[in-house]
Amino acid sequence: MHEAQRRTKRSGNRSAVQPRWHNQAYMLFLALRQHPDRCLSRPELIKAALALDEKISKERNLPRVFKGKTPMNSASASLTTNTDRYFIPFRPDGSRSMHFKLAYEPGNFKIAVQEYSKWEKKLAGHDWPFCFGIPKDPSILSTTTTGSSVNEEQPQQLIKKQAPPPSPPPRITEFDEFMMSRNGTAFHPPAPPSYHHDNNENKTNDTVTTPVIHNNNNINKKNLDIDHTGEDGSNIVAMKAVNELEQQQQEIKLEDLDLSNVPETWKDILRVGKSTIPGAGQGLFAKRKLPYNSPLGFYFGVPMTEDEYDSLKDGVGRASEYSIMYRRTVLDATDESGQPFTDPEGPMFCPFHFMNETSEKQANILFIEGAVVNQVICWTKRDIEPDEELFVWYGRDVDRHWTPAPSSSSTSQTNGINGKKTNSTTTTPPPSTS
Ligand SMILES: C[S@@+](CC[C@H](N)C(=O)[O-])C[C@H]1O[C@@H](n2cnc3c(N)ncnc32)[C@H](O)[C@@H]1O
Repeated sequence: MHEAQRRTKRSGNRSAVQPRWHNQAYMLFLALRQHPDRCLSRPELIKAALALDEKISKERNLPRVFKGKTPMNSASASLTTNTDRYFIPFRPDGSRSMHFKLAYEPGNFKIAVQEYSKWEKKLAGHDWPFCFGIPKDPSILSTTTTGSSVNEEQPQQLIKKQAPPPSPPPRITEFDEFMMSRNGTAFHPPAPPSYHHDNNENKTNDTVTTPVIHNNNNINKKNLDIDHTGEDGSNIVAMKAVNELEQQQQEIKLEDLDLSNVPETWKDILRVGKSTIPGAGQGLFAKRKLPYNSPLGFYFGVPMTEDEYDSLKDGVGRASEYSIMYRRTVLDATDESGQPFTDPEGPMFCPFHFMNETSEKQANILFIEGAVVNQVICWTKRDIEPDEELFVWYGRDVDRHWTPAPSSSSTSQTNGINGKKTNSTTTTPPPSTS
């Protein structure tokens, strides 16, 4: 599984002449994006990407990205691994071939807001009852909350001793179908256990918080830019947290829970206020106890490629302080002038934008990649008490203008600019995407 990270400085070893966008995944992305329907069958998409590769290599005197005797196979493999999560595979009714559509509409604010609000509703309706519901019968609880910091006097979020038969799957919504197709890549590992790493395109995920779990053996390591394992092994922490939540959702029946105090919106559980860190500005606080291992919401951002971000937002206002990366996709979290959205009644006010940073060990929140390309889930790492400030670790290589908390692994990375990425690649503009 990957943790999402704040936008980072790249320290990759790419060639000095290799433009950042010049790679197989981006060529396929571009080919799909140039198609008016933003959707193509596998053979059509491969053909279009190879043609584009040829054209670009001639025009710009660059080597082909799809190399070797069988460039079609390279393109096909790149599509299947879908490392950057650019594509959603699906099979239209009656079609024999897999089709691909773009996982997100780059730079489209309206669609990003619509998606965000759908996820929030689904999170509150589906996941929160399991996180915040209190078992009516305490005897069904076990104390086997592995690795949890749950206070055992509080009857919260504990796992049942005996698993009941699984409850019937919920009605499949349009969003579920989207999630199913999103998870249909052959990229997911055969192990470890259950949560959301099926290879089966027809399998349902009934939760919005469907994190991506990777088996590194299946990943083309060269395509990964960031080592997502943190200083305290938080990849493992994150995977364990997700697995535990899924286990609960399978083992606990909603009718066994008192749901009278389940929150409905983020406003029931969070508030923005002056940070406890002097000079840090605003911060995010718990309004009530937030149980360990709960997805609290999503970090809003408009998804776009790094080059688009650089041309639109680099150096604009405070954009770099709030942007975040999902693989190679940047989530831009600010308005046109690079300022955060501060109207709590606004359609996309995101409380998580106000979350400050501490060291990875001290953080009580994790950023976890959801299955959808721009979905960054804010997940509790432990119980959080009422009025406690929420902190996350922004990630490696973030440019910090503040003194990082001790034991952060990024203490040597400050250069006075927040979250601003430094390229080690050339700034050759990518081909037009219109
Ligand atoms: C995503 S914003 C967090 C919300 C911000 N505090 C605000 O008032 O809008 C990131 C910015 O918060 C501040 N910040 C975050 N963590 C901090 C810390 N540990 N110490 C000082 N400032 C911090 C920095 O100015 C950083 O650029």
